[in-house]
Amino acid sequence: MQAIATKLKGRRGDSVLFEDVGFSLSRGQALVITGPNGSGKSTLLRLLAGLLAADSGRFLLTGDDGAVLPVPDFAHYLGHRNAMKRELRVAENLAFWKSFHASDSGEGLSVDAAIDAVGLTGVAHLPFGYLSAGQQRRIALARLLVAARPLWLLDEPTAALDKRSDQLFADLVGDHLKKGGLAIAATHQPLGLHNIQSLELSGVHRAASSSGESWT
Ligand SMILES: Nc1ncnc2c1ncn2[C@@H]1O[C@H](COP(=O)(O)OP(=O)(O)OP(=O)(O)O)[C@@H](O)[C@H]1O
Repeated sequence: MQAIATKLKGRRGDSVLFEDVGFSLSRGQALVITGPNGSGKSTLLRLLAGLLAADSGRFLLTGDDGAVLPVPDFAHYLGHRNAMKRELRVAENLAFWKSFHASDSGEGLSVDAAIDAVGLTGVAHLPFGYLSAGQQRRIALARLLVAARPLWLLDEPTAALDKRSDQLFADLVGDHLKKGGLAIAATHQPLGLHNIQSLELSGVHRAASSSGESWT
């Protein structure tokens, strides 16, 4: 499986935020997108997820046999918002996402196992809105686990997390990559992994990418 972006150009209104963005990721690899506020990180992730159209260029996800795969069926997109209903219990929210994302790309963990995996055993019965901001974000991360999808698209996934949960996030991504997944994340959280590429969006009209052994 590969995720390949070629000469992507992203625009908001009259402003071109980035152009000539290109990268190629294989199983077990991740791309970290950095850049100042407003440089277009969220725009790029939304574009990769298929939620926005690119001005030009293309992004393709291909299977191990080279066939083009539909990104919405094979990717998890975690945006700034957690995409959970505050009034529903944690378990109900995750059960919804598990069934919503059910596809042939993989089963994923049970709801309880996913809650355990993000270190929140015992909160399944609580309304999502009762949780603290950091706990809510952790449950949003558990959404990635209840349905196995090979490509994770993550927009500031560690927002509101404490230091310990930052490490938990790095571990979740590490496990995902070890299982042959791919991840693209806008994050300033050092992942402590070696198979990380980086892409820095530096504002309108410029993008510089590099392949690095470590991103720390
Ligand atoms: N829906 C929209 N309509 C018009 N302009 C938008 C829209 N959403 C974002 N923008 C503009 O696009 C630019 C890039 O926004 P984006 O959210 O992609 O940046 P970012 O790098 O993710 O920022 P941050 O680090 O603050 O999250 C900003 O100038 C923003 O005002």
